[in-house]
Amino acid sequence: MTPVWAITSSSSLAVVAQIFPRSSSRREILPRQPSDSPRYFVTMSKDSSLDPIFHQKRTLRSKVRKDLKGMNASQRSQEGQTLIRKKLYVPRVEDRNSHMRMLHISTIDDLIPNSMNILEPAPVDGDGIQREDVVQAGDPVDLFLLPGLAFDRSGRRLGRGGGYYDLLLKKYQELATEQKWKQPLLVGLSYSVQIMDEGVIPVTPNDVPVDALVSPDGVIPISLRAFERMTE
Ligand SMILES: Nc1nc2c(c(=O)[nH]1)N(C=O)[C@@H](CNc1ccc(C(=O)N[C@@H](CCC(=O)O)C(=O)O)cc1)CN2
Ligand SMILES: Nc1ncnc2c1ncn2[C@@H]1O[C@H](COP(=O)(O)OP(=O)(O)OP(=O)(O)O)[C@@H](O)[C@H]1O
Repeated sequence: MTPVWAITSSSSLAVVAQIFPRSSSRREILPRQPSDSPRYFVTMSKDSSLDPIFHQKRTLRSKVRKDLKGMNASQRSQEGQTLIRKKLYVPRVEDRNSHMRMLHISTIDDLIPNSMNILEPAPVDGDGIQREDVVQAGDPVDLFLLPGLAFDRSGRRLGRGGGYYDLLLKKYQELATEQKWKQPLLVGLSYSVQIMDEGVIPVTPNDVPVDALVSPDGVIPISLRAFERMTE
């Protein structure tokens, strides 16, 4: 399970969706969904004067469903972005040499399971167009949400040992410096048992520290930038 997001600026809302492999892990992690609960039906005395309204509703549903089906992928992408005013990039592992890209997606349906059943963006979209790589984006990324096996309150991060995130973040930070952009905020997502005491997580010069942690107990700002961003 590797939920990760990068969101570019041009955004006013931080809407993110956690992306899980299509496996039972989704069930283990997510709270009970409404569909898990027994359904209760409320019976009402039927007021036939409302029938025309229900009929109108049904007609409208059919029309909207048809219109939605008629939208092509680029129209959905364009309008979707306007709606949430976000650009969302999701990682795609390219090889076994720590090479991972983050590609733009418009909807969760742009993700397909890889050989390990991890959801990733296909390199091309539904219209056969190459997805935008985050390093080619014209706008700076505001925020990276990062997975990790463990973190500490000084920002140390223990990944899964692939070096994928460290390499990607290093490249992105270099790009931001070159472009004179504000550096993205790096935020680790962590359950409480994943937060270690100081001195427990070993680090190398390649390890990129996080600016803040989001845990069930709340947000833990670590760097000065994180404090500044939280009070902006
Ligand atoms: N989007 C996405 N995320 C993904 C994957 C993927 O395919 N797609 N991965 C798909 O794999 C992983 C990529 N990361 C990896 C991390 C570690 C190793 C690895 O071989 N680790 C060694 C060393 C561990 C250690 O030193 O403790 C190992 O497990 O033997 C491989 C891939 C996790 N995240
Ligand atoms: N910037 C980098 N350039 C080249 N190799 C790197 C870089 N960062 C990490 N690596 C290599 O990747 C391997 C795994 O490193 P490390 O154990 O720090 O990964 P990790 O932080 O657990 O993984 P990840 O970054 O995917 O979460 C090591 O061999 C390390 O040298």
